[in-house]
This record gives sequence, structure tokens and C-alpha cells, in this order.
Amino acid sequence: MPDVDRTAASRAAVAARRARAEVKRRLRSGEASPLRVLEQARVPETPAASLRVTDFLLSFPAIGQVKLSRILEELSISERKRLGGLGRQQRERLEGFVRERVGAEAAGTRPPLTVLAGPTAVGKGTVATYIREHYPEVSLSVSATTRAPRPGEVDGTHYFFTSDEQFDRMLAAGELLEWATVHNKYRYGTPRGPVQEASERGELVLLEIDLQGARQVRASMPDARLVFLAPPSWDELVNRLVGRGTEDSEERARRLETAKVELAAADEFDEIIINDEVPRAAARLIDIMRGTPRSANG
Ligand SMILES: Nc1ncnc2c1ncn2[C@@H]1O[C@H](COP(=O)(O)OP(=O)(O)OP(=O)(O)O)[C@@H](O)[C@H]1O
Ligand SMILES: Nc1nc2c(ncn2[C@@H]2O[C@H](COP(=O)(O)O)[C@@H](O)[C@H]2O)c(=O)[nH]1
Repeated sequence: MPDVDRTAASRAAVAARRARAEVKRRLRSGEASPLRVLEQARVPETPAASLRVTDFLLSFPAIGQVKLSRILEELSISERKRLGGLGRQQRERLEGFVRERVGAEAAGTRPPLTVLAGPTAVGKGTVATYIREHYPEVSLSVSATTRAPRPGEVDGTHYFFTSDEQFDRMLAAGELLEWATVHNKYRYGTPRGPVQEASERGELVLLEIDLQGARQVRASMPDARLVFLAPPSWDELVNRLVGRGTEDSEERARRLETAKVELAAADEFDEIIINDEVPRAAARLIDIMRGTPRSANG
């Protein structure tokens, strides 16, 4: 390439980089609407079209690197893609994601927090894990507990495993939104800070806790949605508890006693979901959290 052309090309590249940086700045500051930028990106050669999907998504206040990877996976979009290079279906999925997000922000309403409770071994943890893996827009609260980790449980992901003294300190400092001694044995509580922060960012927040905790949340946050996860039958509940194989027979008996009390309280809840199949139960829970009407999966 002659020198003159090379200089012109590099000037054009610098100008394009600057224009992209300006789009990013306007997105971050809220001066540019993400939906408008997506619209502009349909026109080839515009700064919006050359913006990477990663930069576009990172301009949302609540999206960081970890969430970004999960969102891209959910949308089936490669991190190398630019807005102008998306296929039709990818663009539609991204638009749907943005509409949902912007809708909540524009309405200025924080979606109410959702509590998932239900008897032992009904599948609360399994449904919560499914949601963590398939619905990255949901913030799952990580509880503190004084019980020891089960095999495979990771501190900070499944629970914050704490000593009795640490739990006492959290209580004394008012750091727990709710707490309870569950199955008359160990203490469990919801750290207040992360829940508040996620709510302030307008995220959908899910607490997977016991009946006592659900009642405390109802008392302190009347807008919270309380969802009861129920088993298809009592026998199936016992099968799941035995099949999980994580408790000895004494602990199983203790948990089944609590389960009878919890099942009797199901009508205190706003919604009841039968956990027959995990993906179906999770999809129904997500519908409830998003405030969408009962769908075919419900
Ligand atoms: N829909 C389902 N169909 C069949 N098995 C299920 C279903 N949901 C969960 N299970 C199984 O039931 C067992 C108990 O599930 P899980 O540990 O998620 O229950 P839990 O409600 O969180 O219990 P706990 O309150 O005691 O912690 C697990 O072995 C899980 O794989
Ligand atoms: N009140 C609260 N209950 C909680 C919390 N985190 C979990 N739980 C409940 O404890 C039992 C037992 O759980 P496991 O993991 O030991 O089987 C189960 O019902 C959970 O929902 C919490 O923060 N507060």
C-alpha cells in the first residue's frame, strides 16, 4: 500500500476507534438509549455497528465480567461479535434482553424480592441451581450457615459457612435480613448487604430460605413475593430425601417432622409451584419473578 493510502487508512481507523469510544461513553452515561444504539447498528459502517457486543453489555450498570459471560452464553453470542455482525436471531435475542432490562429501569420500579421456600428435599436447592445456570439475570442470595459443608458445596457459592461466633457477630451487627434455626439444629441467615445492592440495581433477587425466614421477610418487606415449592406427593418427598443420601436416619426424621409443619403453611404463600420437573418449576418461578402471566408451563 502506498504511504499516502496507509496514512489515510490509519487516520480512518483512529477516527472509528474514537467514534466507538464516544458511543460507549454515551451508553455508560445514559445519554444514549441502548435500544437506539441497537437500531443504529443495523446500518453498516456506523460506529454502533462496529461496537463489540461485550462493550455494549458492559455499559449496563449491573453487568460485570462474570455476568457478561453468562449472558453471552444464554444469548448464544460469541464474545468476538460486533453489534453489526449479529445474525437476525442473535439480534432479536439481544433486543429482547435489552427491552426487559431497560423496561425495569425506565419504570423506575425495583422488582420485588422473591422468596422460595418449601419442605426439605422438595428440590429448592436444585431449582435454585438450575436458575443460577440458566437465568443469569437473577441474583441468588447466598446464605450464611453454621452447618458444615456437604461434599461438593463451595464456600461463597452455596453458602457462607460460618462458625457460631461469626454468626453471632453478624447478628449483633444487624447484617442479617432474616435468620432462623432450621430443623432445630443449625442457624441460617440472609446477608442483608448483597440483597440490598442487587435490589438497588433493579435486579431480580431470589432468596431460598425456610418457612420461618419467609415469614420474617413478609413482615419486614410486605411487597416480597412468597413462593412455595411443593412435592408431587408425600411419598415422592420422602424418596427425594432418602435418595439424596446426605442425612442419617435421625436427621431425616427431624427434617420430615419440620416438613409436615411447612406443608401445612403452604396457603400463607402467594404462589405454589409443584416441583414435578425442575426446568418447568424454574420457568414458572421466573415467570412469577418477572411478573408475567401464567404461561403454558405453569
Ligand atoms: N423435580 C425433581 N424430580 C426428581 N428429583 C428431584 C427434583 N428436584 C429435586 N430432586 C432431587 O431431590 C433431592 C433433594 O433436592 P434438594 O437438595 O434440591 O432439596 P431442598 O429442597 O434444597 O432440600 P433441603 O431443604 O433439605 O436443603 C435431590 O437429590 C435432587 O436431585
Ligand atoms: N431462614 C433461612 N433458611 C435458610 C437459609 N438458607 C437456607 N435455608 C433453609 O435451610 C434449610 C436446610 O438447608 P440445607 O442446605 O441444610 O439442606 C432449607 O430449608 C433451606 O431453605 C437462610 O438464609 N435463612
